[in-house]
Amino acid sequence: MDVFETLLAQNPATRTIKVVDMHTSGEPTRIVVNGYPRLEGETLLEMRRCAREKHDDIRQRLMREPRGHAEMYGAILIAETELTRCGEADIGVLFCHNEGYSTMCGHATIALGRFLVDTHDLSVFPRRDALSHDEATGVTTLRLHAPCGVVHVSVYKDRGHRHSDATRPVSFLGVPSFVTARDLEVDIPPSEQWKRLRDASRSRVKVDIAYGGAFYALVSAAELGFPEGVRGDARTLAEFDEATATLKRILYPRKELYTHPSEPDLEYLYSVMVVEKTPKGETGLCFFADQQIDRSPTGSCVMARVALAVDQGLLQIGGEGCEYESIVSVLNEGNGFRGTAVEKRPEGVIVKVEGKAFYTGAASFVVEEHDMMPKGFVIALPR
Ligand SMILES: O=C(O)[C@H]1NCC[C@@H]1O
Repeated sequence: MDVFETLLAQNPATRTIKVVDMHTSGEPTRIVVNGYPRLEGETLLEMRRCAREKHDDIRQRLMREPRGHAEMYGAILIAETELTRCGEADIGVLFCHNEGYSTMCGHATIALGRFLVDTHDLSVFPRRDALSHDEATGVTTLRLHAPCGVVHVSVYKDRGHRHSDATRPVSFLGVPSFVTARDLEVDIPPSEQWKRLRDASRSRVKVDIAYGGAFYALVSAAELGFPEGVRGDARTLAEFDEATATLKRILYPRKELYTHPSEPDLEYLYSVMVVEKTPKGETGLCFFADQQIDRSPTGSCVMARVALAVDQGLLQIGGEGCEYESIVSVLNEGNGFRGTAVEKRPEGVIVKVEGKAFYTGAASFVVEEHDMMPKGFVIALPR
């Protein structure tokens, strides 16, 4: 028994939830490996609904203070889904954040790639030993069933090594990505004019809407009134927060912009992302869910942005692709994502996203019997 287990034995607490923490370009992924209840439902999307309706207290506990923080991100592993049962996927996952459960997450997929190849605990990943490993290339591949569909992840492992290689990027091939609106003129009604908009006479903003496992509204920094581009200082972030929250409020009800060919649960606006071209590629600032800021270059939005660039004739299928940075990844060389258009299908573009993830720790979380804050809390700054 370690010191924590000894303490727990003396103090009655809820069931322990065990997690492994990682980061991808600075964005956290808290991987729930043990203690999460069994979810009802035949399909992963039904299980996602069950998580939201019956177990949201656990998401809140793990994402919010004092066990998490306002910008925490989570991945709940689901050993059995309808696609693992029929042999189309190796494991399922639900993603969660400050407000609920997303449908795709690139940075967490990159982290999970390493974790799932490294874990040899069959109670966490029952199909681990069935993963295919190519000795010649050193690549292990796994099929991750995310709410948006199956994502194919490739992880390097040196010959003879048991663990993944942290120095080489993990990559994944996403679900078909597509554009639903280009150069859409959005009117900003006077009641919604954001207070700190630099150009107060501006009442119309041009955006693109694209899907990369989740729907993104893409708007350039300049279009939003920031000619100096994406910056990460506190004042500029507060201004971008206000501008993107306003745009989301206006765009969210426009359901016709978020049509998915087969799945109504995927039809909503997840994020407004501010983008900017740079000499080396693109940078961006992603506000997702309840205005959470992604520290990573946002893998699912890289899928959406590559699909958009193909549509615009700026990237070619089979071409070199583009480097994507965030305000955090740009601080360290080689910390961003690369996005490449691999194939064009009738349903959309298959995009390959590459990035690196690292372990940061592991924890066991409990709620003591008399703890008055089992769901944690958030401190919201006035907007
Ligand atoms: O990389 C991504 O796709 C995610 N990161 C946080 C927000 C997105 O879901």
